[in-house]
Amino acid sequence: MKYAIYQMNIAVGDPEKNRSKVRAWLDRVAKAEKPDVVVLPEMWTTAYTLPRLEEVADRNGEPTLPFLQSLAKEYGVHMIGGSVANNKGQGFYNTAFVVDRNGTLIHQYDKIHLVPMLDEPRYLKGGEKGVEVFELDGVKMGLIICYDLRFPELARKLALEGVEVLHVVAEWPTARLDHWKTLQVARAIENQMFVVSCNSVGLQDGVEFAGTSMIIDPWGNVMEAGGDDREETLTGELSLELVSKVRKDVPVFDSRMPELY
Ligand SMILES: O=C(O)CCC(=O)C(=O)O
Repeated sequence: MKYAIYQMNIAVGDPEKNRSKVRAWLDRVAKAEKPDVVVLPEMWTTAYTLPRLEEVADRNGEPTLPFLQSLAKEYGVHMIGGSVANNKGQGFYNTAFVVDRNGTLIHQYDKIHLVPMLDEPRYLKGGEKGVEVFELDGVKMGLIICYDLRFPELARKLALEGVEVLHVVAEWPTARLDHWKTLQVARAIENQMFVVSCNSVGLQDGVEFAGTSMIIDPWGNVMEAGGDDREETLTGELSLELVSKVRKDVPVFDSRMPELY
């Protein structure tokens, strides 16, 4: 399963420009790399423009979801479509969409954990539904958003439900780059799953975003890592049989004693 990840420098508060950027990127990458799955970062249509949500957010996934659906069909790729600010009537959510190569919406998720350091709880509502498994080409997968990475319970729940690939879409700041790197590797090792992340880069209102998107295998080896200061595309191929091999070699899931903790 071949991945292409867009470590994007997001144009602040300009959804039209960002949709054009994504279309141009995909046009290039789909032809050059022929990926099965492409991944976009968190809040990629707007970046962190929380005080302007009324003006820049999607409304019930419009217009970004149909945009992703038409791109997926046109280029024949599955899209882990990052997340967008999404006005659902009763409030603004940070919503991720996953669309398969037929253009079908197969999964959506509202970020559960809102970031106090970025004042998110003032502007956004946290998702009320838990994380759920979805499948692409028969592979069980999960998705979490940025700050969710700090809560290992989400990845563990998904692993116990059979997930082999965990996606993390993010706008994680450089100030906590070490946490970003270490926590991703930890989630891969402790759950013996692939972790595929997509972070943004660039500077917004004095906050620098950390890039360092990664593909990590179930042993914890970093197969691919982006730089921390530039827009780039990461590509990599997941050998999914590695998941069962690692789970057999170090049988963590058989050794668990959940009745004791
Ligand atoms: O947890 C962190 O340090 C960063 C989280 C974050 O930036 C986010 O969730 O958007």
